[in-house]
Amino acid sequence: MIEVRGLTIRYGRTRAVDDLTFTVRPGLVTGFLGPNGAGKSTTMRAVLGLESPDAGEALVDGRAYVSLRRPLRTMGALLDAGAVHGGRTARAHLGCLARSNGIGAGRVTGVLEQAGLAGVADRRISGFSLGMKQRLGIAAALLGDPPVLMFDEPLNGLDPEGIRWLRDLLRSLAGEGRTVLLSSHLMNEMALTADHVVVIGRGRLIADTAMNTLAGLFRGDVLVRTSDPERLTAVMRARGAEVVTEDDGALSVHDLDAAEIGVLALAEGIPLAELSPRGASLEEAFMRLTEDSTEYHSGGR
Ligand SMILES: Nc1ncnc2c1ncn2[C@@H]1O[C@H](COP(=O)(O)OP(=O)(O)OP(=O)(O)O)[C@@H](O)[C@H]1O
Repeated sequence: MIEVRGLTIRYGRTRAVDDLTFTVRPGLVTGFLGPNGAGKSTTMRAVLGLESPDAGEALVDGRAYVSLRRPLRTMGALLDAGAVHGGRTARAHLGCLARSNGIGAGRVTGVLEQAGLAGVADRRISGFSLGMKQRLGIAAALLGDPPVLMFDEPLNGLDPEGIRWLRDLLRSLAGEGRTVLLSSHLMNEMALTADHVVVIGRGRLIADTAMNTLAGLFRGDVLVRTSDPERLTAVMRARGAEVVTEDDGALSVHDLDAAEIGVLALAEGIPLAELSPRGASLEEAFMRLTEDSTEYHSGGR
């Protein structure tokens, strides 16, 4: 379990993390989401004891990470896949980590295989692609067979096969009862991988909820096609609907449901060619949840 309690971290006048509290539970994959600069990496560094909080604490299985005697056996983490010694081979790198944590050499071969790196185990890391470095970082995190795993943007640089491999791995690790936390910008992938989501913006908690309920927090729209879009738009707006005309001429309608639109169109004698309720995607839910807390807007605001 990872517990973040009242965590506050300031850089000068910036509150990178602001009184943040959440718990990452075992047996689930928890997605950590937030716009650029929201404070995800800073929070994860604090969990690893790489930041000194101005207030609050971050605990791994009830203890500060730095106080763990064999940390790799309690939590495996990948923060920055590029931060490895390029001159070593993958096997030597993992061997070094294993020795310093009292882990047997046999485990090195095991995690190399698990990460799909057995064929390149004796090559220097400097020649690795970003995706291979991500796999190596994940192999290192798995080395101590830890009950808690935490990955910052582990999907970066992975090809579709790699993304699928990681999704299956994370789900099976959670299925074994481990605690799994990962951040990612890839919303569709997160929707497929995570059971639970913690969303932050400007260092503050915005949502801590089951993945299934996140998209459900927001009503989707209704897609309407008609031969008389101008009149139908006017009628729906008069009833308080928000109507946007899409590129192909279809109408995207909020604040009226499909049945209400059908009744209105019938009463006005306006023919309908399509009337389809659409659920909000995770991406839409995320954008709406975080629209007030994005630090970097496109358009340079
Ligand atoms: N070493 C630092 N010195 C000063 N400010 C920092 C430092 N590290 C982070 N920040 C600031 O703290 C805030 C949170 O940054 P952080 O990297 O934790 O966000 P993030 O959610 O991981 O973002 P991204 O998705 O872009 O990686 C940002 O405003 C960032 O500019």
